[in-house]
Amino acid sequence: MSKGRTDMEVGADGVAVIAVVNPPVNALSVDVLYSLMGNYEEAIRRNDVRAIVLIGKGGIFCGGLDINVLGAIQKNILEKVKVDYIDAMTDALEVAVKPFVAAIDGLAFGGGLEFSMACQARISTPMAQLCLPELQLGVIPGFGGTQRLPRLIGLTKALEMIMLSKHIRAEEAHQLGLVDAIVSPEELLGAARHWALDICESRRPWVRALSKTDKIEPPEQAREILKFARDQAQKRAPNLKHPLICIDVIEEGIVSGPRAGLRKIAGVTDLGLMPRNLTKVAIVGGGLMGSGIATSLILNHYPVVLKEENEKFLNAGVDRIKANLQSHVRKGKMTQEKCEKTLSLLTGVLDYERFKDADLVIEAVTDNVKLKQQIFAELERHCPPHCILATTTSTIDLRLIGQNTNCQERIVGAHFFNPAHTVPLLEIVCTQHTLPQAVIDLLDVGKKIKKTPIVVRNCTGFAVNRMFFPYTQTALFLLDRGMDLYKIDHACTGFGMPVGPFRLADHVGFGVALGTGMQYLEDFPDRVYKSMLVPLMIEDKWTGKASKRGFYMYEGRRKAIPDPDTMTYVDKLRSMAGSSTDPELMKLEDKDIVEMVLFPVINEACRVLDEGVAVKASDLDIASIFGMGFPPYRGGIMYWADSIGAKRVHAKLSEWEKKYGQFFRPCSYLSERAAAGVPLSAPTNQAKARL
Ligand SMILES: C[C@H](O)CC(=O)SCCNC(=O)CCNC(=O)[C@H](O)C(C)(C)COP(=O)(O)OP(=O)(O)OC[C@H]1O[C@@H](n2cnc3c(N)ncnc32)[C@H](O)[C@@H]1OP(=O)(O)O
Repeated sequence: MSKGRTDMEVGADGVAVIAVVNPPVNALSVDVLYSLMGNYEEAIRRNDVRAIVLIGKGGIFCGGLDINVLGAIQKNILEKVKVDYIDAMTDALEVAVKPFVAAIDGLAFGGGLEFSMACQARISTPMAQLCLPELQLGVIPGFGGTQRLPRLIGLTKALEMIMLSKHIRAEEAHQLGLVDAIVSPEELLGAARHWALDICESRRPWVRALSKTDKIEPPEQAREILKFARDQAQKRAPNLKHPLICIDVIEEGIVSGPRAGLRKIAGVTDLGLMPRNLTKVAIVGGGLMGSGIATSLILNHYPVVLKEENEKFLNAGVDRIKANLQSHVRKGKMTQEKCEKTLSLLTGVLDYERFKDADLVIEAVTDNVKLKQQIFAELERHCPPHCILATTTSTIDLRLIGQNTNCQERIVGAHFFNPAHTVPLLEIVCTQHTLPQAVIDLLDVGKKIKKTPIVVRNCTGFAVNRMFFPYTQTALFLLDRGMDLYKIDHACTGFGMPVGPFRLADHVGFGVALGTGMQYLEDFPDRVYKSMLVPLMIEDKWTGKASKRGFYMYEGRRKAIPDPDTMTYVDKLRSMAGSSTDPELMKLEDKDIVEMVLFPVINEACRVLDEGVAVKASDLDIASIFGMGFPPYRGGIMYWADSIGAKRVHAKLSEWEKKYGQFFRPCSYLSERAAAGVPLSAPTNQAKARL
């Protein structure tokens, strides 16, 4: 695995030639890939480089990913950071600010051909052979070939090449549009240099394969072609799953766009695993979360066993589910008959007897480590060995929850968002022990209950709550310094958030807010703003919406009215802390308040990416929109951050850090990108930061 390199030479014409040197077939080893990215970054940075040509040394372009690397990825022994890094590379080539042209002699196989497709053009010699042989190896093309090939040559031909691992010669590739020009081996490098410079000077088009749509057949025809390909694949090899997965991925790209098609999770969805058919789900805990999840499941035809501690809690849980369904009936989304039929899928129990044939258990009790540990030990005893044990915790380390079990590999986080039957996000959390199969299965259940799942790594608060934790924190800071709390909420809703930070705290409940606050204080003491306001209110049994008293008074199910009595607590707190009104902050306009509340969220989102808790910035965009109601038209938190620019976000946070302390300190990821002028969501440096 540790061999090979790339060499770079910059010519007087401003073209950098990057050559893969890894005889005999110039396979992409980890060393080659890292060396390539090193050269890439240098070429992008250097002012004397205008364009780049990618070539293979010794008359062979590239024989694909080194088979040993592929094996290491499949066995899960290649470090995740490396897998993510490799994963981001073809994207980096395609979106680069300088054009890349591939000069293909000999072979362009597998990952080699995929790298060339991420270039803006491909020039080849007559004898060149191009092929995506991955299916023969039991995997699917992993560097974007499933998306770029159909966009370059159309679905019919792409499926033929991919499904049959068909080699094509330069001439056919040229006719199809996969190769832009054919020249003799002697002319190859010169022609590729010219082509690259022509792109720079707009004499030739700057083609980004992922943005092309002209070659893809119209939807009806595409559907037929995909159906035919599926039938053929099943006829050819009825027991092979990965060709069908490959067609699914191609289809997803056609239906939902290439990015969706590429949304695979390294080490999880790229292993050729198929979801098992989980048919019976059991839930422990029928509180708000448990009953919401149960509602979602039965609405999507899953039989559910709901366990509670005693009759009273069980009845309350079942009543909540009934009320959720009744609201569907009231809104005309469901008939009474259908409602009763749906409800018949639910069985309430008080012991674990019915858990003995469960395929998936979702624990949804309050966030108490000891309680959860005890429940998981009981689950291990009562559930079958294949059963996935999921927890809905929003903060606790999963390894701690499974500490008293011998089945950490089956334990996974299924973080739903309240109300679980309506919020579309599902955050799936895995530890280093969690088996990819458990994640695949949960992804499948998530899809079937119409959630949008993101897969993240285990840490306090995971990705979503952790990135949004500063939202309320900054609001409390502003409140302490004299700002009107309703003004803060109003500014945020004016920006497009469904609720402001104080209304959100009421909704979440002060008990939960305090519990998570303590956890954050323990794990991230440098950036928790310590406010005593919520503890003071809890002392008087004000716990937010559930108690009808919080930052707002509540009338009926929805109506929230500003509560003048809240100011008693605010005044008490201000006098206790000796804080006084800050005249400068009082002058802030709504847009300034929004920045002050949301820039720390961006800062934390950057940390989440930097630590590899979330793999892609786009996952955080999805999470912010679907989980927190971030205004979709602004594109999600990271997209919005980039539209403002890392420089400005950084400058503001630095200014506030100087004035108000380390709570606002910009993290290194943000600082580095602001200094380098790199977008926060760009994948290359993100991967670099995690090397
Ligand atoms: C992310 C991506 O989507 C995933 C991928 O890219 S998967 C990899 C796709 N690539 C392949 O499957 C190519 C496999 N290789 C071949 O088909 C053929 O070797 C070839 C057509 C490239 C060359 O064939 P040929 O000239 O007959 O030489 P051949 O004897 O097979 O190979 C020469 C040497 O290169 C090695 N080699 C070939 N391809 C390799 C690869 N991808 N990785 C590592 N080593 C490779 C062979 O093991 C052999 O080594 P040896 O001399 O020590 O025995």
